[in-house]
Amino acid sequence: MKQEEKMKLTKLSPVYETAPVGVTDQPHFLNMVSEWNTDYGPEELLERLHRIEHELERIREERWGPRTVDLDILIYDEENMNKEHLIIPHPRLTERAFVLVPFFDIAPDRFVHEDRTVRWYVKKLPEKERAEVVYWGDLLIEEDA
Ligand SMILES: Nc1ncnc2c1ncn2[C@@H]1O[C@H](COP(=O)(O)OP(=O)(O)OP(=O)(O)O)[C@@H](O)[C@H]1O
Ligand SMILES: Nc1nc2c(c(=O)[nH]1)N=C(CO)CN2
Repeated sequence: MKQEEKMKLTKLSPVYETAPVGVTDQPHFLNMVSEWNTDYGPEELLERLHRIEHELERIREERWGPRTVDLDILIYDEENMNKEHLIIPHPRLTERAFVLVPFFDIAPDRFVHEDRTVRWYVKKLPEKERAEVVYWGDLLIEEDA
């Protein structure tokens, strides 16, 4: 995860190995959540993430299927957006253990919707779904040169 001029990494969760949600007949995923300070607005940020996905040769063969990398915007400041190509907060974030568990690690008290925090959504997760998110490891991030 390279640092760049307009994007500074501020928090990074551990990496979790997670059971596939949606299309379940596929390998496990690795999921993590990070926090950034950025000069990009939400739309520019989405474009930047798509370029990074492209650079990493994401394979878009099957919706919810195997791919190299998938980068999503979960929340952006207090922003609420509902455009065709960009919805913030991410519409499926509150029901996904593979997002909520690492999100909780870096920002348990962050509000997602009105008075609902990440902690609140994590507590609501069925135990079975939480158990399918298993600590895998921590990434080592190089300091800026
Ligand atoms: N908050 C968001 N973050 C990233 N993409 C978003 C967001 N809201 C809407 N999108 C749109 O969703 C489109 C499809 O994204 P993508 O192919 O990553 O879906 P997916 O990973 O298969 O499913 P999911 O969106 O459930 O994670 C993107 O091209 C983007 O325009
Ligand atoms: N475990 C897991 N399942 C998924 C994931 C993911 O990142 N992890 N992403 C999906 C579509 O974005 C659909 N299903």
